[in-house]
Amino acid sequence: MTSIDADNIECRQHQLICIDGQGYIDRVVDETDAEFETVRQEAVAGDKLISLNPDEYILPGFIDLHIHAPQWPNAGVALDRPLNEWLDVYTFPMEAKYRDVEFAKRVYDDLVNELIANGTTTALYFGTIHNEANLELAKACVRHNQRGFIGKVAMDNPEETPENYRDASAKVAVEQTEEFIHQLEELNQTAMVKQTPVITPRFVPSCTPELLKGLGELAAKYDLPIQSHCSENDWENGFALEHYHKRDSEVLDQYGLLTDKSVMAHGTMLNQSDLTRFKQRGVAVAHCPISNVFFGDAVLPVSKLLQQHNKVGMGTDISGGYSPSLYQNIRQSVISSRMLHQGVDPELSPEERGTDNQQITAKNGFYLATVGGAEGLHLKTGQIKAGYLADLQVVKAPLTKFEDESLDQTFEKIIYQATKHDIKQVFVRGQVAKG
Ligand SMILES: Nc1nc2[nH]cnc2c(=O)[nH]1
Repeated sequence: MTSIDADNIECRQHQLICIDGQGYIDRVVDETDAEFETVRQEAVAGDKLISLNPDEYILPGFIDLHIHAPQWPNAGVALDRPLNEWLDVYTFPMEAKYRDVEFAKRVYDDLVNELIANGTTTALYFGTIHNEANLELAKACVRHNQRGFIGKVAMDNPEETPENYRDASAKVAVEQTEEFIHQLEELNQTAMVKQTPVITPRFVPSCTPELLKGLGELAAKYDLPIQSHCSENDWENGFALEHYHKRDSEVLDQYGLLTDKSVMAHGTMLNQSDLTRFKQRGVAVAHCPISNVFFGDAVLPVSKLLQQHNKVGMGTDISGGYSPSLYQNIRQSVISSRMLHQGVDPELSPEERGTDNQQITAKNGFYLATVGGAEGLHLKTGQIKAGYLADLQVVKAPLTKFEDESLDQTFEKIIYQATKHDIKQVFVRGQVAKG
């Protein structure tokens, strides 16, 4: 089962997915192809055939386009305050604990294992300000065969960050970001699945202009991906307007932080001029629908972004979002979009209540979690197609089937009902990561 575009999927039965020595899909042979039987026999003879049970299906592995690894111990708690208070009261104190490398090792091993169990083969991570802990995250990804994109978080603004969890200065933050780039280069020399460093200004409020400038220059020097949060809610959107007299996206752009390798989380408050700027620069939005219910103050109009060809993928935003599962986030993206479409205030008439044409489908959500994420990270993955990385999940159709179903129906049931227990095997670059 694979997306062919934002609205359509292709579901086929009885195919052979042939994987080459480099972990790419070499070809997909259909049962109707003349060579099917020969290719199958060759695989059997070479002891290379992995066959599925009749109720199992292969989907591309998911790409989590926005996740805060250090917040994993807080997943499912502390969702009772607005973003700025939540950061101060729960999140910064938790992240400060990663000065303890042993704590980092324990949490990161557990998190990466859990993401793989949920079918996530690539993740774009925020780490913390501590490089030793960030390196442990990278090592956990290598151990579990997950493709990590990992950022040393940079945050130096004394007005918006606590004394015990802040970079000593803009200069130190930039130097340590550069140091982390080299640490990953070294790790990659022996890693099966490569880990990529990401330039990570936390967001405009927690960075001084000097830091934003330094990070923009570093991203250009090494041609690296960039991640941050942009226009996540009214408070964040208002911060740039008040302090810079500019929109959040303009501030990031001014410092060279909006490029075609940038991924900006949330964006619920982006206006049309921001979206046009994102499109011109090739910036991807990481849609985090569960988190947005708690902290976003609005619903990202995914349907509009897809229609106007803004790049958009899906993130869990642990722990702003409580679930490590992208299945859960796809479901929430559909639910939120329907509420945006219908509106929620019963005092208003149906005509006034909603926003027209905003509902998305399970197929749209699946596209975000696969193709959208791959585009955001410039990866050849997210589809079951020759030339694409063999990042795959084998999923057992959940729950009992009472009558014949079309493959489209089975797809929908998987998207709406699968849990990690239904994900039987996970492969990253053709190598087993689960099962
Ligand atoms: N959701 C979310 N938004 C942020 N903005 C700045 N930091 C964070 C964070 O950790 N989570």
